[in-house]
Amino acid sequence: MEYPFPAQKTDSSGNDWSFMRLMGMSFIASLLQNQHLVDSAKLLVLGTLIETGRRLCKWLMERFQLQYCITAQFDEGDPAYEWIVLFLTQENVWRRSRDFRVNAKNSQRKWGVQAENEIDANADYVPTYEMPQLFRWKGYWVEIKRNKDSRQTFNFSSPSGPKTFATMIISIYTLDMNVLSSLIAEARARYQETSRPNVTVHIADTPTYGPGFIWSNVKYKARRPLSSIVLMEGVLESLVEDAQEFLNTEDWYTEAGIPYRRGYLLYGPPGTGKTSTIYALAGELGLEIYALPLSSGFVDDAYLQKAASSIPKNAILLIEDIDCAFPSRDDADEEDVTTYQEEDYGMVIPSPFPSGRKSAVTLSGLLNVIDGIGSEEGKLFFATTNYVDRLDSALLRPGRIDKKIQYRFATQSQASALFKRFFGRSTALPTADSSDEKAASPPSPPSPSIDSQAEAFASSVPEHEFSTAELQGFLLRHKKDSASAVACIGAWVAQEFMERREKEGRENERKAKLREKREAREARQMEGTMAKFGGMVGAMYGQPGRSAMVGGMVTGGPVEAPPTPSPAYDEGRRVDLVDAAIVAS
Ligand SMILES: Nc1ncnc2c1ncn2[C@@H]1O[C@H](COP(=O)(O)OP(=O)(O)OP(=O)(O)O)[C@@H](O)[C@H]1O
Repeated sequence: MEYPFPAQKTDSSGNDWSFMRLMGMSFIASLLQNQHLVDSAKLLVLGTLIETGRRLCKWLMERFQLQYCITAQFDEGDPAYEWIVLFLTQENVWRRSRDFRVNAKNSQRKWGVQAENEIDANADYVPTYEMPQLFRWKGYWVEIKRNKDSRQTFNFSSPSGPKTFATMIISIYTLDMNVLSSLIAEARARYQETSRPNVTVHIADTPTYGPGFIWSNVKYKARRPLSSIVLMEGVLESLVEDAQEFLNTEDWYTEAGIPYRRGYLLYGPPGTGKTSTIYALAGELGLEIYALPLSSGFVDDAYLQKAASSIPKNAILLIEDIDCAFPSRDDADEEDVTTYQEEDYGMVIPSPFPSGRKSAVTLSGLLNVIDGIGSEEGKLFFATTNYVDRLDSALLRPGRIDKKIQYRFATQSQASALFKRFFGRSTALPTADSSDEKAASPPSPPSPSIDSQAEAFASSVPEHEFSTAELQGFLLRHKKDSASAVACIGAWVAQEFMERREKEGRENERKAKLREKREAREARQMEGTMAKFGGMVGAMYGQPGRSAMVGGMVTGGPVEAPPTPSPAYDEGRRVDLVDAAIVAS
């Protein structure tokens, strides 16, 4: 008899393989009959094929990019990032962008784009370039992509937590490196051209633990004409000439083997125009300013070094109030070099910085950045101070500071020039009386010329007593009426002198109180020391607790530890220059 199935074949272990094969095939056959399962399997295969294809394309694209394109990366916080953002804005790459960041317009402009019919001129629209964009530039295909989350930096001083660090990546489909460098050169040139009406000021930002971000705080200030700075005759001209000459003589410096850098120190009382001069000079020469606030706590030697080395060539490195960085080494023995500040109410507040400094930067760190091994060439270094005598002589030597310019309180000729700057311009401010009233009133007698008013004004301003800023403040109050400025200046000067005398009286009182406190503290210290010494002598003679005669003084009893010595704060150093001038006069 024939069986419908093949004869059973069993192995040595007794397994019936033909039966099992038969069962498996029938199982597969039943699976194939299940339509759902077949569709799912098809989908699975299709999905796998698509994903493999996508990965293959990506891989091929990457190979292609590596082989046939040049990629450049721009980190936020680096000046070049700004050039590229502006370049993309001008190339209208943003037109295909669907992602914008909207800021209220302010001096921290980040090259926002302008819609054709802009409805709100108070807002800035900055494309984020989150999606890759492709555009053509001079016949080359350029791809632009912005990575936001790839690297996050953490800022310990910011309560808002981690900061997102953006990177712009540009890929140009060419193998010619010159194309990339000409794109960057053009981006920089356009940036300089666009920012010409403004002075670009980069302010060092709070440190973050990660790359970039040092110069991400950028401000654009309206360019100030040199003529608006009122200084002694020839001072400004010589400064501009010197800086201009420096910028034009790089080759000469290189040939002569002299480090190509130049340092300027502007010193003098507050409000006499030091900062304004630097801004006006930067505007005149088309230079950008990189300002490092030494007293801001987060700037230490390492940060200073990193910040200074990321400044491009032909820019101004500005350090304002440089005296706060360190006490003069020349004064190191003086009493006022202290780690403490004593307030009126007797509390002793430890200074966060050692040796009475108001900054974490050390003198050697600063010198290293100016002309040491870590210094960069091709920069104009500007420093300002109100206290030139506090500066260390090492800082002032030629090569570090090549030109010093002293600012003084205003002379009468400066007061006169300032007056003319206020009232001698063509765009006069509307006066208090309305135009209707003016038309109705009889014609007023011809007013004296601005020149003669300026003379009258200046003759009432005593020489070297007021800062230009103080005079400017007075003139601002009378900006609509030159005659009233002339009429009121005498009374204002008298009032200012009276206030100064009162302030001087209060200051003297404060100093006397501090002196008293210091003397009392010193006396307590002395007593404590003597008591300790007396106790030791008593113990030596085996009479603990008993009085001992030491140096003609009876001492004894429980020995008090002397109070923690807190070096006295020399309040004389705190007298500002305005007061110093009054004392001198
Ligand atoms: N010589 C000047 N010419 C024109 N304006 C001046 C002059 N000096 C001061 N001012 C005006 O006074 C204000 C303060 O000036 P500025 O900040 O330049 O003074 P500064 O000497 O740098 O003061 P500080 O030492 O306190 O930083 C500005 O508004 C500026 O316009």
